[in-house]
This record gives sequence, C-alpha cells and structure tokens, in this order.
Amino acid sequence: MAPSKLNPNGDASVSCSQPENGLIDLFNSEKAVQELLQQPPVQGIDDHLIEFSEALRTVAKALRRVSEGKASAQAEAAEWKRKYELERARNLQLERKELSSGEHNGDCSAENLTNQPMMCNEARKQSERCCGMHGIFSHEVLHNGEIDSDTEMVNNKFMRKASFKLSWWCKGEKSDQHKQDIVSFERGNITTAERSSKQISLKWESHPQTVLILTKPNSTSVRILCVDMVRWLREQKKMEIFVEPRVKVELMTESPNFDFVQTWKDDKETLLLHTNVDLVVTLGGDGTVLWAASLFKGPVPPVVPFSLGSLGFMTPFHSEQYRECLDSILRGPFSITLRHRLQCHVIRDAAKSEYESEGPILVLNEVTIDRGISSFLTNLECYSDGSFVTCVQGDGLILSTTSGSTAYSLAAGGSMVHPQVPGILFTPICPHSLSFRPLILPEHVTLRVQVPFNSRGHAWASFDGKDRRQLAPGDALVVSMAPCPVPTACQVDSTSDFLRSIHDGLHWNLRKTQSFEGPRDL
Ligand SMILES: NC(=O)c1ccc[n+]([C@@H]2O[C@H](COP(=O)([O-])OP(=O)(O)OC[C@H]3O[C@@H](n4cnc5c(N)ncnc54)[C@H](O)[C@@H]3O)[C@@H](O)[C@H]2O)c1
Ligand SMILES: Nc1ncnc2c1ncn2[C@@H]1O[C@H](COP(=O)(O)OP(=O)(O)OP(=O)(O)O)[C@@H](O)[C@H]1O
Repeated sequence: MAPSKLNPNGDASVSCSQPENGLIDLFNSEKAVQELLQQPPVQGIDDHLIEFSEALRTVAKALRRVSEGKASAQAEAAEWKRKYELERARNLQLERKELSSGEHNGDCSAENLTNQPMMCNEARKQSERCCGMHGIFSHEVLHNGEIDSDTEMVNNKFMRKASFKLSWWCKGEKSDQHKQDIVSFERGNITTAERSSKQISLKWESHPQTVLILTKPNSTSVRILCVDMVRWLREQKKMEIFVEPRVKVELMTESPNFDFVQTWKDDKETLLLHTNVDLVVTLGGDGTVLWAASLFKGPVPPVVPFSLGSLGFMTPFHSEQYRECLDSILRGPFSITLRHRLQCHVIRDAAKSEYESEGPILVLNEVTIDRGISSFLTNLECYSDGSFVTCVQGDGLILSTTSGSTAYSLAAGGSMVHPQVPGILFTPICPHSLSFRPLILPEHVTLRVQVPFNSRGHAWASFDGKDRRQLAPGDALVVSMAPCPVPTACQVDSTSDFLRSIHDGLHWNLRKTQSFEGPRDL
C-alpha cells in the first residue's frame, strides 16, 4: 500500500507497492500514513488546497484503520495455520509410532487415556467404544502438547481441552444406573440435545372404547350436558361409559334407559379404574380436574376438561362444541400437557420409620402447611434432600406444582410458571420477614417440612385445598415429585393454552395502549 505524501506546496504523491505474495505491504503503508498524519495541517489562503489537504488526512486515517485490522487478521490466520500444521504433524507421528509398535493393546482405562498425548482416530474410537460400554463419563485429553522440544513451548501455550460426558445421577441410585444424556459433549462443548418440556402429542394406537365422565355436583347445566353427552357417546360413538355412583343415580332418575352406564362400588374398585378407562372427560371447573386427578393414585388416562366453571385454567374446552372436540380427540392425534403431581407423606413423630404410617397423598396443585385456627406464627423447618433450606415463620408455606402456580401460590406472591416446566414452587404465606422471596426448586428434590418440638402451636396440611390433617410438634411432611403425571388434552398446545388461560382468566398485563399523540423521540 501507499506511501503518500503531502509536500509543503500541497501536492500529494501517492505510490503503491504490491509485495510478491499479493498482500498489501503493511509496514510501508503504515509508515506512509504516519508520515502524512504527522504533517502539520496546510496553512494558507487557498480554500481548495486546505479542503484537499483535509480530505487526504481523512483518507490516511481510514487507511490506517484498515491496515491495522488486516494486520491482526493476518496474524491470527498465520497462528491458526501453524496450529493446524503442528496438529497434523503430531497425528502423523503418532500414527507412524502405532504402526511401528504393531498393535494397540486395547487398554483404555481413564488413566491411560489421560496420559496419551493426542489420540489418533482409531484410539479415540476405541476409547469411545470402551467407555460407551461402561456407560460412564470419559476424560479424554484431546490436546496435550508433548512432541518434540521445538514445538513443546508452543504447545504448552495451547489450552489442554478434555472432552467429557455428563450423566444424570440421582441420590440413592447405583453408580451404574445413569439416566439418558440430554446434552452432547463433543470436544468439551456442552450443547443441549433434548428439551425436557417438548410439546407432547398423543396418538391412539388402537381405538379408544371406554370413557369416564366426571361432573361437578349440584349444577343443573352440568347435569343436562352430562345426559346429552352420555347419549351421544353411546349412540354415535359406541363407547362404554363409566360415571361416579352419584351420577349413575341421577341418570337412572332421568331415564331407566341409562342402565348401560357403568359405575363402581367402593375405593378398591376405584383403584382399578385406570385399567379400564381410555379417556376421562370432566364437566366443571378446575376443581373437577383436581377431583379427577385425585381418583387416580397411579397412572392417569388422558383427561379432556370441559369448562363449566368461572375461571378454567386447566379446562380449555368449550362445552357448546363438545361433539366436535370429542370427535377429534377420539380420532387423535392431539396435544397434551403432562401435569406433574407431588406425592406427600405425613410422617408422625411416633412412627418408627419414614414411610411406615400413611400412604402418599397426591396433589396436582399444591400442598399447604398453615397455622389453621391457631393464632400463633407457624414455625416450620424446611430441608431439601437433607440440606437446611430455611425456617418459615408466618402463616405457612405452599409447595406447589407448576400447574398449581396460578392457584394459591400465585395469591401468595409466587411466580406463574408454564405447567410443563419441571419444578417445585416454594412459596411462603405471609412470612414475617422482609426478605423471604418465593423459590422454584428443581423437580428432583425431596422436601421435608418439620414442625419443631419447640413449636408453640400445631400446623395443618391440606392437599389441593382439601383433606386437612393436623401436624403436631415433631411431625413432618415429606414431599417429592410423583411418578405419574396427569395428561390433560390441549385445545391448541400447552403454551397457547397456558397463555390463553392467564390472559382470559387473570387479565394478565391488561393495560390500555398509550396513544400516539404526545411527546416522543424524534
Ligand atoms: N387464596 C387463594 O387463592 C386460595 C385459597 C385457597 C385455595 N385456593 C386454591 O383452590 C384450589 C382448590 O380449587 P377448588 O376448585 O377445589 O376450590 P374452590 O372451588 O374454592 O376454587 C378455588 C379457585 O381456584 C381456582 N383454581 C384451582 N386450581 C387452579 C389452577 N391450577 N390455576 C388457577 N386457578 C385455579 C379455581 O378455578 C377456583 O376459582 C386449591 O388447590 C388452591 O390452589 C386458592
Ligand atoms: N365429581 C366431584 N365430586 C365431588 N366433588 C367435586 C367433584 N367435582 C368437583 N368437585 C368439587 O367441587 C368444587 C367446585 O368445583 P369446580 O371448581 O369444578 O367448579 P367451580 O367452583 O364452579 O369452578 P371454578 O373453580 O372455575 O369457579 C371443587 O372443590 C371440587 O373439588
């Protein structure tokens, strides 16, 4: 590039030198630009000359910036080229060594692998096979500069990058039981391979035949709809129909022709419901969905919730179009939201072992531990997997699922969370502390809420707003994620349905749009 010069008369002389390799002669160009910029600005009366001189100075500054950029890019390119060549030389050398030593002995213990300078492809493949076989992490060192003395210093400058594999591990599990990886780990770079909260689609593999209809009690509109739906499902869709004993009585009062409708006698038979029922339909509000979930202590069939309540966060289907909705659900496929549940154990102080006494209680929304009728502050010690979390002093604590995040937890100041986000909300109720913010904990934790022996009063646990149980000093509640979620059918998909429910149900962030008129940035 150009030594360019402005002589005292204002003439500019510019010369270009093009080096052999075709690249710009950066050194000379830089020198010329420096010289030009060091020249004092032209003084004189000729305006054109002054203007021309200024223009040249501007061009020179621009040229300097360009040449600086090019210089650093070239240096970087040269560095990469050198690294590449070093690596190639090392690989060739290793391959030659291996060939000359005849065979590889097949030992790929972690120790041997980390001590190898740079694995050739075959060695790496072999180590992957070996480590894959054991299903555990590997610590293969990919760069470990150790070849000859010339390159040693350079190689030590390179980072030593080891690849690794992440495996999902849970407390109590044997070390060889690893969960499926959800990240890839190519050359030590972590990228997420799977998302845990993908939209889930349900496709029938055989035609559904049996439907359970659950209805909100004491509602005339629900009763009328139920009668109509039972007739349609039987006559048009040839379905087997189950209802609760109370509803069977109501239907038989309506007409003796409903004797084909089946029901159950006792709790023992309820426990077997999931083995018979392909689909559950709920007619009511969110409370009826909670009720439906509570009937299934284990696996839950897909639930289609029709809205006949006031809010309907979990009830996306409109009862007026029930025929079209059920038609499309019975045909499938359709989107579902897998709603996580919490399993709760009440552990009495008197019990000898953790799970000795009462069976688990499953909740779809939340379990609440509060002060009940006691006028004293609750005092609850909370632990997560044995680690102390905090001591709740206030009205109580809500442990909520993400589905329940829009219910009681929301009223107590907790965040609204998409129902497919796996987590447990830890939301205090009226804490007597300025700094007690709600938490969201990962789904895998086991929480223990303990009423301390020195507590002034009792605490009360309630499950989805029902079934209150007293907790005396020394008693505890142990809460973890239940293995069987509640699959609820979506009107559109889980995200659209969630957003619709917070917009329509809570008028979330509803605000009049500011008018265009008024002061604004120009
Ligand atoms: N202060 C409060 O907000 C408060 C107090 C007590 C109970 N509750 C909630 O009521 C639930 C029991 O419901 P119910 O219908 O049997 O009692 P309910 O008939 O008293 O109804 C309670 C209200 O909570 C709404 N609701 C229930 N689940 C919801 C959810 N997941 N998201 C948004 N809103 C929801 C219902 O639509 C209903 O309007 C409890 O699980 C608890 O979450 C809330
Ligand atoms: N089949 C049922 N048997 C007994 N109780 C039920 C049944 N279905 C619903 N419930 C209870 O009835 C109550 C009200 O039900 P739901 O929430 O569905 O109606 P809602 O209160 O009119 O609706 P919303 O909550 O949207 O205003 C809830 O406490 C629920 O647990």
